[in-house]
Amino acid sequence: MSTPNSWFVSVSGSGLPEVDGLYVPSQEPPKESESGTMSTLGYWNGKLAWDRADGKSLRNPALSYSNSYKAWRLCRLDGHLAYTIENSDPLPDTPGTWDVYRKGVAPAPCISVLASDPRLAPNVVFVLGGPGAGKGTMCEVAMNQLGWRHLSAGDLLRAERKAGGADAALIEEYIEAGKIVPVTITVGLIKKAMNAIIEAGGAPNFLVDGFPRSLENWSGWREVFGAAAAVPTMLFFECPLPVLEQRILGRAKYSGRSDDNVESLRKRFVTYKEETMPIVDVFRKEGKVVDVDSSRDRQDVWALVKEALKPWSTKDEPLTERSECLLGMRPWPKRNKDGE
Ligand SMILES: Nc1ncnc2c1ncn2[C@@H]1O[C@H](COP(=O)(O)OP(=O)(O)OP(=O)(O)O)[C@@H](O)[C@H]1O
Ligand SMILES: O=c1ccn([C@@H]2O[C@H](COP(=O)(O)O)[C@@H](O)[C@H]2O)c(=O)[nH]1
Repeated sequence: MSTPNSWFVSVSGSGLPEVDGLYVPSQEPPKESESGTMSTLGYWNGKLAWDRADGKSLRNPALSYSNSYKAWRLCRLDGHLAYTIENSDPLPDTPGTWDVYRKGVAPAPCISVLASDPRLAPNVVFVLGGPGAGKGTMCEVAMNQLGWRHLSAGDLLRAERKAGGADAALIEEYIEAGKIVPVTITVGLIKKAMNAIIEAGGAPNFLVDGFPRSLENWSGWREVFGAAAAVPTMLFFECPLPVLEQRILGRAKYSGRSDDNVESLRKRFVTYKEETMPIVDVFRKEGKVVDVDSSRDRQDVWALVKEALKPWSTKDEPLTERSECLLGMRPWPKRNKDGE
């Protein structure tokens, strides 16, 4: 028997007991019934349902507020009350927006249907090390193989710069100089990316790569994520400067990164020694650092990383082709003339 899906429903806002159900329209075009009524296919509280165009569909009340339990309760179509909806159907392929049906006219509460329990704090492992130490490579393999989500602070900043918003010029200036971007920008981007993943029902295990880069970064993180939250584990990739230099020059051939050159690397390395090492020491004093000798061969480094992440990893899949390429076990496929 397949494991039932568990959905977690978060309810906030007002309009309480009038709500009587959740409906998510399917991507299918509307269909005509035998009697000629046009209906839209969708999911009613997780079950396949029809939403009649004439609005005459009859539905059982499905969401109610329990005064005795002081909590929202979901009623499945079979009438059972439950905090989570369970069924063995695949989840609707339109996660996110659910229409809220209600009998009254009070404003509807905001409803999110999630695949993981939103009350669980995200489990974060920070990944730090010098520029080119191999953090991004190993985080991507961990994402492919072990079910982790990878958030690279540098990638988020580069994406924000590319999007051309209000902070784009400032981000460019800092990256160019190998300096650390003001933490409010970086931590805001990390939080936003994390929330988007959690809201889409993603696993709560996050590798935060290239952050915190300074003591100021760390206090900025605690301001946003709460000073009382558990101090995350840190994987620290140790690698000597000559090896970093070789790797960055190798990556410069394909990365298109404006800071992949010897001059920028040296600036980044100074920032790393002066500003990042002190934060590594703070974590070390807390007994939170796992050292990874990343000057070693990729497969050896992967074995160390995999072992370090084992206590929280949710899966352990055979290596994908992409992971084998990342680990240097097979050549990258040749690109065609369109760059694919
Ligand atoms: N163990 C390794 N041995 C040899 N080359 C490696 C190893 N790990 C990664 N590389 C290569 O070194 C380069 C830099 O790796 P990667 O991009 O993962 O570093 P990074 O730590 O994320 O860098 P940055 O902080 O600058 O973003 C890449 O070309 C990658 O393929
Ligand atoms: O938390 C962060 C992460 C990155 N930066 C800036 O981006 C570049 C590149 O970062 P990579 O981790 O090498 O991708 C870095 O030199 C900083 O200028 C940052 O400010 N804060």
